[in-house]
Amino acid sequence: MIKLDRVVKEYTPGKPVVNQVSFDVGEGETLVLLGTSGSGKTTTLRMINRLVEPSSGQIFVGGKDIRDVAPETLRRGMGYVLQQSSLFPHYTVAENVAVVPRLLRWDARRMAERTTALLEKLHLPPGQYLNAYPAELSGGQAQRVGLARALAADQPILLMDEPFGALDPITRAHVRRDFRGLDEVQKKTVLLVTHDVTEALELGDRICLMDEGRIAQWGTPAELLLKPASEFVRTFFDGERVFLELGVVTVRDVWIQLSSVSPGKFGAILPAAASLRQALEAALSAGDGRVCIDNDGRIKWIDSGRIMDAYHAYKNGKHA
Ligand SMILES: Nc1ncnc2c1ncn2[C@@H]1O[C@H](COP(=O)(O)OP(=O)(O)OP(=O)(O)O)[C@@H](O)[C@H]1O
Repeated sequence: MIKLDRVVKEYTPGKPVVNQVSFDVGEGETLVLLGTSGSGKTTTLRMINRLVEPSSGQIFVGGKDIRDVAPETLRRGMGYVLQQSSLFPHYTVAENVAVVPRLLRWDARRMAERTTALLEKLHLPPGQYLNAYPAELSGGQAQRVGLARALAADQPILLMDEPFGALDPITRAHVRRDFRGLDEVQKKTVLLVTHDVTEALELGDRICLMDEGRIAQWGTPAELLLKPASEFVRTFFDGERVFLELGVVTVRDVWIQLSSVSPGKFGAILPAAASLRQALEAALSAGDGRVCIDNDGRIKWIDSGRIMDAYHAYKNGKHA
């Protein structure tokens, strides 16, 4: 769907801020551009909608070289969300959400139905918010309206630049959860820029970790965490490594290393596709510290100790 081939951007000749970047993003996939400040993430994203022109290399969207597509046409095929919601202050919420549908000349009824449906999905009761102005919204609400605006015309591609970055951690987690839960996001090809490791692991099907304009590693969250390509990648995730790893290893992954305990009283059941972190949380909140795992009909009761033992055995055996 989106392909970058040896893309370079130099604002000053001889000083590339994006250096030989190549990756592709499949239809319906979410790729997260992760990295420290100044590593070239935003520049990479902005080259995809031609807000910035590459110095060399090629970018393809839907198989077409984007230099052959007028910037306005290209941008109309992509939703775009920025860190600051960048709503138009003199437009109501409804008018802000319908900006692109209006450009696409949707009729009034279709626009109204779409706007109402999106606000409901993003937990902004339309009766209360349709006619509100941006100045009357909290940061979290404004960001939800920004998301609704980017989704309104249902374009197949969504570009997001630190979309949750300006929010406090709790609001951020809520807006992110609601975003993840939207059916229509599952079908879209999403490119998301963040410097937040947890966010990258939670949202990315794949992650492209950037360092000084280059790709340090590109792969699934589990690959980056468990098979880091370099010391830089390994140390990037070090802060909360165990917590993060528990989120990307599933109970099924460690099934053979997992010994069972006697059945608990509370009957909490999780599928084996659950992450070890979910299993730990379920076990710790179960009252007797146990959770039942159903692995396609095979059953094991486990507790937090068994989960951590299996995790260490799995790491030492498979990824040492
Ligand atoms: N218009 C510009 N002119 C000159 N230099 C620029 C311009 N835009 C960005 N840069 C430089 O390019 C480098 C990469 O910036 P970029 O915004 O892509 O990084 P980033 O990884 O997105 O960082 P952040 O998370 O801080 O936004 C930085 O050193 C920045 O100063």
